[in-house]
Amino acid sequence: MSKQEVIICTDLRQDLEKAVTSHSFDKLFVLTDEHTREMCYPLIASFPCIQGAELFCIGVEDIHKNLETLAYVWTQLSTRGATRHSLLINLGGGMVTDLGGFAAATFKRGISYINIPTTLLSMVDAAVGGKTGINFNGLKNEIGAFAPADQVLIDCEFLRTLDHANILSGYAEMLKHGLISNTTHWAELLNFDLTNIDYARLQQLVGRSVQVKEDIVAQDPFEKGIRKALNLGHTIGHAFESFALKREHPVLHGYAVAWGIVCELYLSALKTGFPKDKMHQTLYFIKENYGKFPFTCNDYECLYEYMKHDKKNAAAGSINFTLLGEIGDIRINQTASQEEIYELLDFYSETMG
Ligand SMILES: NC(=O)c1ccc[n+]([C@@H]2O[C@H](COP(=O)([O-])OP(=O)(O)OC[C@H]3O[C@@H](n4cnc5c(N)ncnc54)[C@H](O)[C@@H]3O)[C@@H](O)[C@H]2O)c1
Ligand SMILES: O=C(O)C(=O)C[C@@H](O)[C@H](O)[C@H](O)COP(=O)(O)O
Ligand SMILES: [Zn+2]
Repeated sequence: MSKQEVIICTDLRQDLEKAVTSHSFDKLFVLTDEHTREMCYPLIASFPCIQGAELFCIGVEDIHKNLETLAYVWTQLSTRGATRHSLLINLGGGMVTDLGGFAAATFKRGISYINIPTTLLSMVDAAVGGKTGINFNGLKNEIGAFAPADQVLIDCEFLRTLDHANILSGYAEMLKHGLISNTTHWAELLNFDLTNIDYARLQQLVGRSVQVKEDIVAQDPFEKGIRKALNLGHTIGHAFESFALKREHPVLHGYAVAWGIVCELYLSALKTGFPKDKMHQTLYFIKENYGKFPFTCNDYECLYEYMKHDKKNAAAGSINFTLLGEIGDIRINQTASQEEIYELLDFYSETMG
């Protein structure tokens, strides 16, 4: 996989100018969603390096991370004269960077692109590491490709217009990075004041968090082994997310991951000796900030069916988890029986209720 440059911006105008001019391209395109066109594009609109760029816009949030929107992006590129030598800038959250990245990866078999993530989640996670794609057939990220942006420009100034729920959503992926890295980072995340955000301090935490992801992706870009660590909380989290989407009450990705982390830490305590005190500390933080995902025991079977579609699964019928023996002690390729999975759903309902 080609190398990706992650830039923590000190001067967005200069950093973007440098990134854009490092490409030789015939046409420049900027993809936004309806919110980022209004709230984020004005921050870059006057930059000389993007004058003359073709701007196009898609609907917001995961409900639009689908084939129809992807076809719209392909159509726009095609009818507005993009060639294999055109350059795309994705300006938005994970929905825009996932879908725009996949559009770039597939248009004329691949054009170059730059990500400018504008949500906390996309800064620390989605825009980095080359996973692109769309939801399909009711399943999360069912279709996609590994295709990294050439550059990712991170500037926390964009976060000033982001709502609190989306700050929390991104923070869940940061918490995941804390759990898979070290106790110091995990503890500083649990102690950060999310009700009165200090953006300068947040920028430092973002820098450390994205480094955790970069280090893992560098070792295993195609998720054959250790990259599965980045999927902690996602076997159950994606099942919650797909289930909520089907019920037409979508939940933010990071919330689903936070609730998935609760379940998978319980499984870690049960199967790989994760310390119960650290499980309870994390669980308390999640319960306080994210509340609870509503389901009953009548939904267990449906949730279990969703887990069967997880991309980490090695064989039909066996469900793959990333668990922890301790903070930073990653145990990939763990499995659990249907009984154990139902037990952890019981635990979730009892403790989070
Ligand atoms: N590729 C990966 O490695 C990876 C990692 C994590 C998550 N994801 C995917 O990312 C998606 C979620 O991304 P997300 O959480 O960024 O959600 P999102 O892109 O849907 O953005 C959330 C909302 O915030 C708005 N928004 C974006 N930037 C804003 C800003 N600066 N100010 C105000 N509003 C703004 C958006 O328009 C949207 O309404 C999911 O589809 C998830 O599966 C991918
Ligand atoms: O980058 C990765 O690898 C991740 O697993 C990061 C996750 O936070 C992200 O949600 C990813 O899109 C999940 O991928 P999937 O392969 O489980 O669909
Ligand atoms: Zn995720």
